[in-house]
Amino acid sequence: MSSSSRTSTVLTAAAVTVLGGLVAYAVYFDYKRRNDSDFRKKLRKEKKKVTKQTQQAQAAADAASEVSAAAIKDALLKIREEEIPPTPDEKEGYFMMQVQIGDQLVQKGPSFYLPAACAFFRALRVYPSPVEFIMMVQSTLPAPIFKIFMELVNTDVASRVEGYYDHFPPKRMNVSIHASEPEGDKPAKKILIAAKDFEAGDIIYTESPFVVALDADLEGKGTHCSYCFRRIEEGQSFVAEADKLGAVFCSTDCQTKANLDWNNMLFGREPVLPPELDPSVVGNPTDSDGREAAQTAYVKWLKAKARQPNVLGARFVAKQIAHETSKLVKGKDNALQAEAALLADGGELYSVSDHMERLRFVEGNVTDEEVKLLQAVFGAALPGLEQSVNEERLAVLVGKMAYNAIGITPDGGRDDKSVSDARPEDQERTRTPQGTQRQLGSGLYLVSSYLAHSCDPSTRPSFVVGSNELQLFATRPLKKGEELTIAYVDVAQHADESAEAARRRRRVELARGWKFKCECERCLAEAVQDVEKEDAELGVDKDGAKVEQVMRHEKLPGAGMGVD
Ligand SMILES: C[S@@+](CC[C@H](N)C(=O)[O-])C[C@H]1O[C@@H](n2cnc3c(N)ncnc32)[C@H](O)[C@@H]1O
Repeated sequence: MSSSSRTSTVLTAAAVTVLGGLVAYAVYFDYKRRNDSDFRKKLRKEKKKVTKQTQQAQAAADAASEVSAAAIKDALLKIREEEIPPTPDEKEGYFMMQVQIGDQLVQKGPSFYLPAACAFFRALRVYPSPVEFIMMVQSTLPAPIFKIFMELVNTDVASRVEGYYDHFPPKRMNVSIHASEPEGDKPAKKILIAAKDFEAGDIIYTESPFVVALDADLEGKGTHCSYCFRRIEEGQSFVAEADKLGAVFCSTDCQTKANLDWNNMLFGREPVLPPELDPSVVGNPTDSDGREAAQTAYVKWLKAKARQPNVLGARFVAKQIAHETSKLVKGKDNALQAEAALLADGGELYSVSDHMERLRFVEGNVTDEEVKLLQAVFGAALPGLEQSVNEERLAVLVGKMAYNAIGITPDGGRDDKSVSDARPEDQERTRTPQGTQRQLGSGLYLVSSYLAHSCDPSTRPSFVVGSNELQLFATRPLKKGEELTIAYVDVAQHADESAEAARRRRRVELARGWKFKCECERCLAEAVQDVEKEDAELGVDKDGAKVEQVMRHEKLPGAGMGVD
């Protein structure tokens, strides 16, 4: 790899990792930069000073000493143990201080290059536009110090990428993820395995959904809670007048949680930043008329054209922003921070985007119209947030929802849905052994997304009655290390079909819905007379799912928001 392409990989990878959790902070920072002239002046002064001092140091820099990989790792471990200042104001002060310290150390000669690079790395950790900061120090720091700085960034990114599956899923869930090596152009395959022995009928884990959506015909109908899917008795519902989608909740608790997660951002009028933050930021953006107009237009589109993955995708972005925003206020009873801590052991290292970017997907169905309407909703809630979505990112996100969402069927699900006469490949589907027809809605379960399909599955998902919490049951005794599978489709042989017809039905459904040819043991064991004919019927010859490169190249929100 050439050094310039390596640098750009590093730049974007750093951006992914660092920025993953910083959209909200970036927006806040940008606000400050635009509205506070003192702050702008301070940043400009710092930039000039760094330029001048580092030019002087340039000559001495050429004789820099090499820093070993072990020293870089050591320094990184120490920095990681340091707490990141929680509030935006404290972050800003910390950033200024680290840049100043770095400046001074640069002057002291080669033996201070590592500490100088560390100071700039500390500054990067709290800067909302990492790409921009890296470019700024690239043009101002002497080359040897920039090299050490980039080694810190690189080592940080690599260890986060490699260490992810040591922390996720959390140990309490009794499962772990095994990633095979990539083969040729095939990405690494990841499977979920048992972390201990189980008896048939044991509950392996329970998992709450990250986002959910009721089926379109139930949303706003008043029969089920839009958040937990519980059946609502007449007269027991809670609704918000402002909400154009008309979500109905079974309790104020569910309403509060939904508002916190996504509902206020997408369909409400309350400020989206916590009141503890700068009051001018909190007060300003709640442009009620602007929000109402943007939400009305978006809801009109949702009702006419949206499919469930689009709804899940929008809710996901809103919740991701809520997660990031919640990090800005520490030390209070914070449900989103608690959820982040539950998602991965040592959770503070990883953000919602870390969990998301490793999931498989097929391209989502997204139009320019949808992107613009959604951008308007986010932008009206807080100017700057419109950058949270663009067509490419939304298409991947919606594709991930379509590919990974699990059909939610509390109590066996519903039986009142009209039968779709669309072609199998055009029908909306989620992964559920009961059949999409029976689901009340669907949800994204971050751990269960890793469950592969088998026509003779080792586990089965079930839902606590009156809730969308997923319980994964062992269907047979399982040994530690054994793969956990579920049935994505109805794998039973119906009374009116032959074994061969049942095999064809489920394999066609998998091929058309999930773009892969099933390689489970039952399929391999069942002899087929004419393999070529079956292949032609399936219409896929290789797995059509994609996985993002975790170190990927892309322009991220916040990249244009730094120092003037
Ligand atoms: C939702 S993902 C499950 C996690 C996935 N194994 C991974 O590597 O990220 C579904 C994908 O897993 C693979 N898969 C799952 N079950 C399979 C099966 N029975 N036969 C072949 N591939 C399967 C296919 O690549 C499919 O696109």
